[in-house]
Amino acid sequence: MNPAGTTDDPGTTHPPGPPGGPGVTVPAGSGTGRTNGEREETVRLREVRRLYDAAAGTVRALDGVSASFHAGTMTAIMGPSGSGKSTLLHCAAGLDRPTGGQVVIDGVDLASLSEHGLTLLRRRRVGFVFQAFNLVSALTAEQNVALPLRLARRAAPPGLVEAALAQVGLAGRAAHRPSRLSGGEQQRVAIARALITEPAVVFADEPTGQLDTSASRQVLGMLRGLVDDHRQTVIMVTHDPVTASYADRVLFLADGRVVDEHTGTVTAGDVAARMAALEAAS
Ligand SMILES: Nc1ncnc2c1ncn2[C@@H]1O[C@H](COP(=O)(O)OP(=O)(O)OP(=O)(O)O)[C@@H](O)[C@H]1O
Repeated sequence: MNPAGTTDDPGTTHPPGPPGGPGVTVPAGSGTGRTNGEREETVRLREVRRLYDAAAGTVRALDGVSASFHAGTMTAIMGPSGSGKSTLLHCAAGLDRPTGGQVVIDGVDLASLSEHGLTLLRRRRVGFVFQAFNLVSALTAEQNVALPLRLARRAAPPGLVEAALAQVGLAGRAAHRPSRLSGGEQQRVAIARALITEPAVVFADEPTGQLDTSASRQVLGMLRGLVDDHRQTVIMVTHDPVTASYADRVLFLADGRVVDEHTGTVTAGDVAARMAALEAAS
């Protein structure tokens, strides 16, 4: 067992994506867009705390979390219910402001940003993939993928949206609305949408929570491809040990703290055993 948050070696071993599954080629110049070595830090948390005032007293949702996330790595965040996973994701992604400590994304200390600045940073440097896909039902797949560019008031270079859809294996579905796509296809549209702004980091919240085994493998294989082939940084919250086994590193939370970390060869069995122990103790 490693001390909380002190080891950030991502390791390199993980299950392969699905054989022959569609890979994702990030548009040219995407990913972190930087080339200064193997250990480039995309997200850093230092002693992050998030307290909530509740009727029964103060809740320490995050109680001093420190961790680094590097380009070309996928990290899974696991822990019992109420351990702080969602709070960690929200604080790390700039969706929520911590009570104390520091969050740095792509070299920018989030505490230095106004609300507007934070919104702009999220739009430009952060991608999101949610359990519920969060596609706009009235928009086609193509329009959903283009949405972040529209929000950022950026014109889509000709062919970019089409290429992004092709890269997630959905070239023929550009004109379909979400209701005409399977869950796996909707999640692949969401991945294309997350990547269209060439973010520094992609946060995924239970990305396979609504998918069957086959669609889950395909989506995880794509996220893995982003990390391995394009040095993307992926940070995902999951309850599922098999999903976590696609990561290079698993951080285990309990009571708002990182209490363990698995790196290198991460097997679903190891993750499940660690989770069972944490749940028994919680
Ligand atoms: N807005 C809030 N007000 C008060 N307490 C909160 C609030 N949001 C979260 N909490 C508390 O903070 C702690 C961490 O919550 P969080 O949702 O981050 O846990 P989690 O690990 O994501 O849980 P789950 O796996 O059940 O989704 C819990 O005790 C929760 O009740």
